[in-house]
Amino acid sequence: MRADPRPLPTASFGSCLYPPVDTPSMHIDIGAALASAADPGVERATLDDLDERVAAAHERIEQGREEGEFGYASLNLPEATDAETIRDAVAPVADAESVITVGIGGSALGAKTITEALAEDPGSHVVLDNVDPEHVRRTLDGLSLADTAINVVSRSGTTAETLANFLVVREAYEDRGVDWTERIVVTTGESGPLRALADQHDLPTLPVPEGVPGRFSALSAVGLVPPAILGIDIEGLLAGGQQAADDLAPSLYDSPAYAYGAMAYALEEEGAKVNAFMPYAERLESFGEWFAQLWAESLGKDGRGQTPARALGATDQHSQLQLYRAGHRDKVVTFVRPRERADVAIPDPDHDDLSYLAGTDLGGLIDAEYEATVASLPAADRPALEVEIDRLDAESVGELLYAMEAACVLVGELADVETFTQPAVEWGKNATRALIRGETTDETAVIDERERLRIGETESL
Ligand SMILES: O=P(O)(O)OC[C@H]1O[C@](O)(CO)[C@@H](O)[C@@H]1O
Repeated sequence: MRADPRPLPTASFGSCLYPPVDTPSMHIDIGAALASAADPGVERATLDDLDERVAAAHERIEQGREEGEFGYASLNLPEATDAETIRDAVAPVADAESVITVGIGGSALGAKTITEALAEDPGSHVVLDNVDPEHVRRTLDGLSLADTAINVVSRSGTTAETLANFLVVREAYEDRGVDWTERIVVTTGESGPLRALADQHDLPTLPVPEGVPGRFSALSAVGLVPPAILGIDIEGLLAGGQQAADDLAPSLYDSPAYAYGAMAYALEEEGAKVNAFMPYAERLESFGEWFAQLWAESLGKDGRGQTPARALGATDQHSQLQLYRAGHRDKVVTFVRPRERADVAIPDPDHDDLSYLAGTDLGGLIDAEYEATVASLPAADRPALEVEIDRLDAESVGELLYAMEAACVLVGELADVETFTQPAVEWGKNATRALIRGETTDETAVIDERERLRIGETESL
């Protein structure tokens, strides 16, 4: 493994330009988002004032955790999740070479993030979290179903996409003569059609965690069944999450999660309405997708909330970076990277123009690109936040997931929004069901009006 490309900053927060907020394995650098470095930026005095509100928010969060309140209970998962119960439930399918997850949103993205980051073969976990017929058909055609475990997840047990995909997957197993009841684990709530189906066929089931919205449930059975089947260290994931939980403190200067959350909130207050999430690791691309749901569905309330833009380093240096450096002053870029990289040497080039690559390796190149791109934001007077973990291992991924969840909960407290509900998604669900059933509802009336306007039957508005 390569040595750490940059020695850890040792100065205390008060004395260095780039104030680090560190734990043994997670490092948040907020210096490039201070007003002295960027616009929008956060004045140090603003941050100090905000720290008093962080202390109050932390007290509220801790109270909610202690009382197991809906939503706040999410931050108890590292202790509440029993890894052995999950391992027992997956034992009948532990020999599977692949896992197909049928779920959507928080019922799929946690597991997808963890297996992409940590599975020996990330391709061993396929996720059906959309009802695109071509994609579903191609995915099933590409699998040896006899060697594939089915992981069906739905907190409500009623989500149309998940139930529809499950019925298609079940038929595919039947058509190929594979007993699907022997290859399945179901994670769902106490009621609903999925629970009824599991009971009818006496399927191995796991409960969804009480009081935890789907997007906060990665460190529970919802996110840990495919990792357990694929031999990933789920105990390490939970230990990492617990490390981040232990690092929550009444000051943003002492807690990486709260440092990130407080800065994201303060930057939104200063006009950064977009949070471009740019991990510098292919195995963290899905982490960006997971973060997007967490941030958007939790904080997009009451006319506010940062838009999570999904990016990937170094690739998006050749696309979106133009906008981040020279577009509207309405963004903060969140950089994420593992400090340790695999060793892949770059062979000596045989062209003088490429001599700069001689003697380096791909890890050195992506780290140089990371350092250059991070610095390029304040160089263009734009804010950047850095989240670094030591390496891509179970503990660090668990810590990263938990820290972003805690940061999100903190932002919700500071913004005074309903962090743990998502009422705005219901209109589309109701409209879809009514369209499929051929019913006339308020939603379908809107759809019909759009159709009439589209074909010119009525005066345009
Ligand atoms: O786990 P369920 O109930 O199928 O819901 C899946 C996803 O749909 C949502 O409820 C939004 O419709 C998300 O919050 C959730 O993660």
